[in-house]
Amino acid sequence: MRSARCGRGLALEGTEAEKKAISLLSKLRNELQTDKPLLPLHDDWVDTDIWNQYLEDQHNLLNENDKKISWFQSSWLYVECYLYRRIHEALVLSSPISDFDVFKDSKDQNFLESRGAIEALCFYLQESKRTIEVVDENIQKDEFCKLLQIMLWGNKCDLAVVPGQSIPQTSSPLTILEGLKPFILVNNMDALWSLLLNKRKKSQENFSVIRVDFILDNAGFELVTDLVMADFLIASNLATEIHFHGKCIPWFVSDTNIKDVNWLITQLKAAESTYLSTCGLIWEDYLKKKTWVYHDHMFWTLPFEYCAMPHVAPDLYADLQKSNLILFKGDLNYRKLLGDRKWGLTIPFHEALNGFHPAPLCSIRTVKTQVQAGLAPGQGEQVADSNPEWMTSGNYGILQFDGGP
Ligand SMILES: O=P(O)(O)OC[C@H]1O[C@](O)(CO)[C@@H](O)[C@@H]1O
Ligand SMILES: [Mn+2]
Repeated sequence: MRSARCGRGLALEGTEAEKKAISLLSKLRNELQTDKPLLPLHDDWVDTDIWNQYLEDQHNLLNENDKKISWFQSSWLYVECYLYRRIHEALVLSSPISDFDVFKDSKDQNFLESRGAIEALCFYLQESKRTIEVVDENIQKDEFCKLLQIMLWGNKCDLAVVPGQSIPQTSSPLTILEGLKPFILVNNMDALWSLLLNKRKKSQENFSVIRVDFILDNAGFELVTDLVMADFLIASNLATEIHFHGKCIPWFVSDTNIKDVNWLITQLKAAESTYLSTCGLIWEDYLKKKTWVYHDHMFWTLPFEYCAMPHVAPDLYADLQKSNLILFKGDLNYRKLLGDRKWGLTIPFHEALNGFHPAPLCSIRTVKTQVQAGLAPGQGEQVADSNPEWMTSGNYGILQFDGGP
């Protein structure tokens, strides 16, 4: 009897929490639609003070007439990040559903709809691992480059542009790579290969660690492409440890957090296909043995451009300095790497990073926003001639490398 009453009490508490979250979210929508001033946060999350200080700084910086900073009158990058942080606030303030990820269903859906392509990829990975010790360097390079391109085109699968509309990967991703090559505007795959190959040669002499970091982007199909590459790097001794960096709160609809990683591994392990279940088991083991390490520093869900990292998150910057190669996935990471500024298209990538050089790094991104540097003279104009929407279509990609400090 007592436990039935207790159960009813919990259900009631849950319903009240849902109502509260929905009312906070509709208030947020109204503020946005009517260009109201941005408000300080009222929750007590680890980063609340940082966000409120940022708002105050923006206000002091941009507003001579003491007008409030509003949704349509502030930088797009800041306001967009603020939107996702306010969605998080609405949940945090609605205990006991504070941990609920409002985007989880759409992320899971993307994985489920891409199952065929994921199976093809896991099959390819296991076949190439079977022969890894006997094949020569050129074949390994070829496989490495294929997996890089799959990681790149996997970034088309974000859900932030058209929320709720998953872009599943239905056919085998490997068959379309050749046809997509002309759409890679900056292609530094050779530089990545040389860097890791040299590291491997040194490591075979002196047993040194080779650390590769993945600054993750979207869950679902894109995350699988990243994990497939991470597995290949370990199996081919091109890396000895992998560090993944995900988001600690639901972010830009489809971005990866730890629950997405765990859910993915559970799904793979339980799959009927042995290609999928083998991947699930191996990846779980890598995580257990710390060959793969997952991190979720709060800096990744703050509005700062990355050149601010040494001041805002010196611990994270110092950690990234230990890496031999950092792979930044996706469009939002690129915007933050370049401070969301409208650089001249031919300004060197190194310069546009504005002092952010923790280690050699590479952006792997399909171009979805008007932020781009490091193109060859005349290249931007030429692409614009054939496709005026080239910067927002997501049809072009870059694998853009910077050698570091
Ligand atoms: O998942 P990605 O590649 O970072 O893309 C997120 C998308 O959301 C945007 O913020 C657009 O709303 C762009 O940065 C990008 O088109
Ligand atoms: Mn994303």
